[in-house]
Amino acid sequence: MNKPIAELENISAGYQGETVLSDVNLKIYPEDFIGVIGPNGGGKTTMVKVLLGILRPYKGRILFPSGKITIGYLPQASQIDRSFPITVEELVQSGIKSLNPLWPRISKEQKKKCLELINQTGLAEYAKRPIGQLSGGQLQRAFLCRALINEPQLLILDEPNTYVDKNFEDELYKWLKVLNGHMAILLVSHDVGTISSMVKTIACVNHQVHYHHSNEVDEGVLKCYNAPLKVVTHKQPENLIKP
Ligand SMILES: Nc1ncnc2c1ncn2[C@@H]1O[C@H](COP(=O)(O)OP(=O)(O)OP(=O)(O)O)[C@@H](O)[C@H]1O
Repeated sequence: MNKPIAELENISAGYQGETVLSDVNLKIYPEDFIGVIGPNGGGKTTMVKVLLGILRPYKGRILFPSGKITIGYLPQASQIDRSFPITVEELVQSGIKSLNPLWPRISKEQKKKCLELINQTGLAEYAKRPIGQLSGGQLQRAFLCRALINEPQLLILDEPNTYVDKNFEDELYKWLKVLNGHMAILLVSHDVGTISSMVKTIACVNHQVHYHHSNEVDEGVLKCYNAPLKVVTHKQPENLIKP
């Protein structure tokens, strides 16, 4: 097996001294497609923030055993400031990691790549519009382009389907499958049914992390979720676990 590209080791984290995550361990491998589920307030976004280095844990280590990696991040819609005066094209370009923030010179190639992504997500006609004029789903698409601009080794998507319509959602999931051919994906979602048919493995975050190496919503996941949840199975009916 390959080495993990990112690892959370005995992480405890939270805010203002309150603990949200307690003793969390998670290894992410290059070919992983992990669905992260869990009840509201369970700590999914907090775990993502720790992985991204935005939130410093109280305890534990974040490791990158294969060396430094590029992470692409699509934040949860509620965390996006729509009033920021920036166009769609500028938003996507702002994700280019080699840019010098004091003197951001964007090459022709980089501009082309940004526009390709914008076209691919159906936003061509909105490229020059301020992000404040986009619908919720269009804004999520724009942030998806930004997350992908550096061809990351790890793509983290926090609830990417909050606003997008069914057509784009289907397209997005197909696209993610292709992307997973060359990047690891961590997908946070409440849509347990869809997620379990999409991802390779499921991690349930409820202050602790229950991680098992399959995409079945089994008894362990149900216990971790601690809320009514329909069992999703891809096995033969005789293996189905009753809720
Ligand atoms: N900046 C913050 N300051 C203080 N508390 C916070 C902050 N951000 C999150 N929390 C608290 O941490 C807990 C976990 O929040 P988090 O956003 O990680 O949960 P989640 O599992 O992503 O939830 P949801 O499913 O609702 O998106 C919640 O109780 C929340 O109120």
